[in-house]
Amino acid sequence: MPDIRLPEGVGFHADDNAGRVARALASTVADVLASRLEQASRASLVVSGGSTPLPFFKALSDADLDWSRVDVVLADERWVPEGDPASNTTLVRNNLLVGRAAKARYLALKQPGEIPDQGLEAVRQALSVLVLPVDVVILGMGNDGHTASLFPDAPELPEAMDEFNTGLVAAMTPESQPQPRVTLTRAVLAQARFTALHLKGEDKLDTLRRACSALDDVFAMPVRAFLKPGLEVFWSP
Ligand SMILES: O=C1O[C@H](COP(=O)(O)O)[C@@H](O)[C@H](O)[C@H]1O
Repeated sequence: MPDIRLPEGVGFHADDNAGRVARALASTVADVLASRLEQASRASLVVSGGSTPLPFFKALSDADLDWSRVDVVLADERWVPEGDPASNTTLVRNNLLVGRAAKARYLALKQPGEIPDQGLEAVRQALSVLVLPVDVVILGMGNDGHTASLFPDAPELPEAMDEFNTGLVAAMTPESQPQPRVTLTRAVLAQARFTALHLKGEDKLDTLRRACSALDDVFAMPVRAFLKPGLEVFWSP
């Protein structure tokens, strides 16, 4: 077990094998969604993009669930057309919304418009069917401490991180990133019934240690806002 001191109430699941971690996370998520579907007409699943979730998507797509009652949304998206290598939507369509999970309803964060601000109203429209609080959120993390597209160097960060901001989505233009982005806001992500942080690599573990060392400064490392009781961290080297 790696040496890390997480805040009280945060779970830690570590395994040397990334595939096993992905399958454990997929099995946990499938159980949460199945139990939600026993109580509600629909369940919602927020996933992250990037490279880490690929094996998780593949494992979860095979879960025996009534996927026709599941809404899938990205935590964040790059403002690029579908088919672009940077498109998280393309990643999700090709790896999660396949097999059994092909029946899920996908609510796209990328809508027509040259820049996010031009498409934001259409994004809000697409998300209007989403029941809040969302059921499951799977977050990733960058080594700058960003999660979703809550980047430390985005001028829009204070608004997107405002716990009282009831907006679902925000346009983000981090200086460090080649494309503008849209992200679900902290308020929406933080209210999920179940939240996991999925990480791969020793570098990510070091970043997490740094995040745990000064939990209050959420603007320096936005992932800190989610390091609270109930969070489950899934990590492999
Ligand atoms: O830019 C992004 O990065 C993070 C982490 O990505 P990874 O490639 O290191 O797994 C991801 O969580 C976020 O959704 C994505 O847009």
